[in-house]
Amino acid sequence: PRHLGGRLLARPPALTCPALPSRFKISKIIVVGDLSVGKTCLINRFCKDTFDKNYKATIGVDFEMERFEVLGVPFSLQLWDTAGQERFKCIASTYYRGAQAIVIVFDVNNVASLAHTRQWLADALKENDPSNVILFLVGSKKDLSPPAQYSLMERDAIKVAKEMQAEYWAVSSLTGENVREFFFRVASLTFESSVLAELEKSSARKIGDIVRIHSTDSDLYLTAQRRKSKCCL
Ligand SMILES: Nc1nc2c(ncn2[C@@H]2O[C@H](COP(=O)(O)OP(=O)(O)OP(=O)(O)O)[C@@H](O)[C@H]2O)c(=O)[nH]1
Ligand SMILES: [Mg+2]
Repeated sequence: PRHLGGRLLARPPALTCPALPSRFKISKIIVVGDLSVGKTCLINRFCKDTFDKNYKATIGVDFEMERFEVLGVPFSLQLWDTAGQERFKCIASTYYRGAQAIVIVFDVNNVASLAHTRQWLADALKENDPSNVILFLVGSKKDLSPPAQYSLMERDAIKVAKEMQAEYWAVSSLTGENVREFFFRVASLTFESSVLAELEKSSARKIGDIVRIHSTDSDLYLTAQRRKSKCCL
């Protein structure tokens, strides 16, 4: 996927492109969590396929745009990489509003960073509608965690994720483990919720956008059979 990014100093870019008629083309994703847990590295691994072992604190907020195609429909994720450092939190939190998904990152080798995820979530939810936002809890730096130690941490992380009603993912930006899979999951869930929101709006205007196509189970079976025989030729 291609990306487009930069540091945001002033106004965030417009969330919808006027050339694109549909409203579900771009989803805003915010990435929050303690300083140095690996938020920037996670985004850079996915968007640029790079990894920097030196820590460079994010100042305020950065963003990247990733383009996808979901079921043939162009769809973009606008990834907002926020600063974990306390002194930048105030600037970063002004960008929380209007998120379709909140990604809360902690370091699987740092118990305190997991404990702090509840506060990060609470702060992000202040600016968003809790019933309309998809949550992900991401354990980072899995490569640094010996398996026995990791499984202890995973138990706690799954518990926290359940309480938050978030999906739990463990990743490593150093090795790339699970990074693509994670963002593809974010893209599919946010795409799905955008389509549902769009359908709800349109059915509020008029019932009839959803047309039932008559097909019986046996028709479906026949279609599958036909496809199968074609590919075997
Ligand atoms: N071994 C290992 N190190 C990682 C991984 N991800 C990040 N790091 C290291 O952790 C440090 C912090 O990473 P960043 O991505 O800058 O952390 P951040 O969450 O963006 O920090 P702030 O911008 O201050 O909020 C860097 O030195 C990275 O190289 C990982 O998956 N494995
Ligand atoms: Mg950062």
